[in-house]
Amino acid sequence: MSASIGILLVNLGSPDAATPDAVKRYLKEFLSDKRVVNLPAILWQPILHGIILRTRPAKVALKYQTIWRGEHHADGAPLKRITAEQAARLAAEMPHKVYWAMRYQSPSIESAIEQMHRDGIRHFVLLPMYPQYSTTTTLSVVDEVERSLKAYSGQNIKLTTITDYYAHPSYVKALAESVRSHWAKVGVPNWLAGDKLMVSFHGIPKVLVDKGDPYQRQCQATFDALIAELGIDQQQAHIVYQSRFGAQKWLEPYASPTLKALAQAGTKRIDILCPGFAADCLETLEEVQHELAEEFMSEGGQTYHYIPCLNEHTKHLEQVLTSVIDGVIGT
Ligand SMILES: C=CC1=C(C)c2cc3[nH]c(cc4nc(cc5[nH]c(cc1n2)c(C)c5CCC(=O)O)C(CCC(=O)O)=C4C)c(C)c3C=C
Ligand SMILES: [Fe+2]
Ligand SMILES: [Fe+2]
Repeated sequence: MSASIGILLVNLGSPDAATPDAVKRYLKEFLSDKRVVNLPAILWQPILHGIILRTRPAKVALKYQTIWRGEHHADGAPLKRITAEQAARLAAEMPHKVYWAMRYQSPSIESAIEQMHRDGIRHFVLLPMYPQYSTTTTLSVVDEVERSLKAYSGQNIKLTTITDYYAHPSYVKALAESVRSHWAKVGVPNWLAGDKLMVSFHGIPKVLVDKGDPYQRQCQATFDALIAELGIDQQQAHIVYQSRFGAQKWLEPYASPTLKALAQAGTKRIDILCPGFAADCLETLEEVQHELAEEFMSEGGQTYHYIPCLNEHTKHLEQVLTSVIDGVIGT
């Protein structure tokens, strides 16, 4: 039976190149997803096509260029490269075939599912690479997988979805260890002097939480579990939400003003990690590692350490993802 099980890892997706045209295609697909922007089309389409897709692609392409490997290379995006590596390394750890896809652009979920079906997979185990569930990310992936699986209806296909793993002990332990090994290299923060550990998550519009999205509660639970595991207290660490987009109110506290206020109040050193991302990407490598660092320094901060995501690290594959998957297929 186990021969017919296949694991599908899905992350968000990146443009196919770090060029304005490719970024435009990416943003068009991403921001037309009703799970991501849920405004009436008559309101949103003119804003998207008339403003955002005219101005944003050029700016965002420049940002992608700072993190891209090889100028026009399709595998230049860190998010895709790391996801491919995660799938390869997970396959070496499990008795099941492992596949990967991106929710937006390529490689598509539809093409991965076609391949899986050709390979004889009849039990699809879906792992959206989002530790915390959100309708904007996880549910959008589930929608797309279900849409693609319709082509095989009547064939006795089974789908098992891992909706979240925000408090899985192996995940919390791996995060804590990534922080501890970082401290072992650069030194423990001087808590008495006001140094802080910042835990930054991608934001979502607040209205979604008001409508029942469990994302904020799950981010808070990850944060609480992490600081408990590290044995530090609420004074030493802060949760923030980054990457606000558009005019709505998003989850607070916002990362940028919080970091600036800390610097102004005398905090000299910040160590920051992004546990909501299973792989480093534009939002972590460009926004958190660089933009936020500059903002903190410009207000008087002196030391800023970015702690990478769990990425393709051995622990992430051998301990976290394997045990999260085993938890649902019961091996
Ligand atoms: C309304 C807009 C957005 C919501 C809601 C949103 C939620 C959300 N996103 C991630 C993870 C990632 N987002 C990334 C990039 C990105 N996100 C948005 C907008 C929303 N995200 C945009 C417009 C972009 C593109 C860049 C830009 O134009 O600023 C990425 C990076 C992709 C990469 O190629 O590296 C990730 C990853 C989560 C986890 C989330 C909600 C929980
Ligand atoms: Fe995003
Ligand atoms: Fe961003």
